[in-house]
Amino acid sequence: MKKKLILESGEVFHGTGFGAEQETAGEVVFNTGMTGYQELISDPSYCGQIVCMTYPLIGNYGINRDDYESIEPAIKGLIVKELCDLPSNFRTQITLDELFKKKNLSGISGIDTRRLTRILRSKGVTKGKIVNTDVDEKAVIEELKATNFPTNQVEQVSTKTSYASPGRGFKVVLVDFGSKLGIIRELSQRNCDIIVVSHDTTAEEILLMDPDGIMLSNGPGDPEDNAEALVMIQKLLGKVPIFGICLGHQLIGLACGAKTYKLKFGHRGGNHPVLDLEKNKVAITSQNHGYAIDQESLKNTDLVETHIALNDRTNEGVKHKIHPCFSVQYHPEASPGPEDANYLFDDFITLMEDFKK
Ligand SMILES: NC(=O)CC[C@H](N)C(=O)O
Repeated sequence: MKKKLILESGEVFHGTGFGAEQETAGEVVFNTGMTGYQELISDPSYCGQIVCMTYPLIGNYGINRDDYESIEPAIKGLIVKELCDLPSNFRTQITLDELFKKKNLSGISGIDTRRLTRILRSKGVTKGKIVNTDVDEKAVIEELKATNFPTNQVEQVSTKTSYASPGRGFKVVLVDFGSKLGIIRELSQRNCDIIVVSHDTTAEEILLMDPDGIMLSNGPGDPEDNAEALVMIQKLLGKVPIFGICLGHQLIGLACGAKTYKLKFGHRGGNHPVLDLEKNKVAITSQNHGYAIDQESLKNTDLVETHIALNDRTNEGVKHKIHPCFSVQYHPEASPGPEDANYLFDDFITLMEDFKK
């Protein structure tokens, strides 16, 4: 079915719809990954977003049983150049189109994703809507201009009830702000006894579980929309070792008095070089973030910068000067992408070991 993508900034792209037939609107961002579309689609951090894939052929290895990062996708839509509906992969169960139909997700193919990406890079990420070709474009542009992003995206994706992933090692409370399953996999591979709790769990409730460590997960939206979590973090600092990833990293920054800001078009892909300032080594990292910690504001806190992005020198990691607490903006669990930074999970285990001594 013929469809079109309309951007708040007025550009219109014509293409072919796939998946569900309904309209869909959201923040249009781009991801430069060549593979990993199944993990991307199911990463709760993309809640509310329509993702443009810069790699031109998407769907060519299908959808399999294992590579989901959450049970229910939170993505609002997908924009591709060429949709492959004849996947070739021994693990394939269904096609990307079949998944989108099953999950009631809308996509559009046949789009000049290079031109769209150049617009997003020059104008910044923008709201957009995938609609039928007969829809009035001016009305959609006005509607997009009047639309504000929801401020409860973490609440939409966080678990409503606690659940366990048992292990014989350190007890880790994972605060789920929209966690990727890859984080649970990495902690489980290190024998951690994991309890996953909702984003609004209090510090008192967490301390009652007597954890050896706290994992603050990735998640969608503006980090400043999570005031409750900052209070929880401030109360836990110094009492239990803390490791934060992506949104968790930004929340640690805010809890310690730093500021965050919105990047023009964000970092989303699997080839972002990050320099570990302490180890003086570069990791090629998996990234998906639209906000960052303001480096200038770190000067007024007890945090020190530990990692920077080599493409644009923005902050990619901090650690606390006094308390056992560190975090990174990128994704050491990969899923998808390179696993160069996987060592950070071992650093977390060491932090818990040292704290117990
Ligand atoms: N993957 C994440 O945790 C993203 C964090 C935050 N929502 C951002 O866009 O920067």
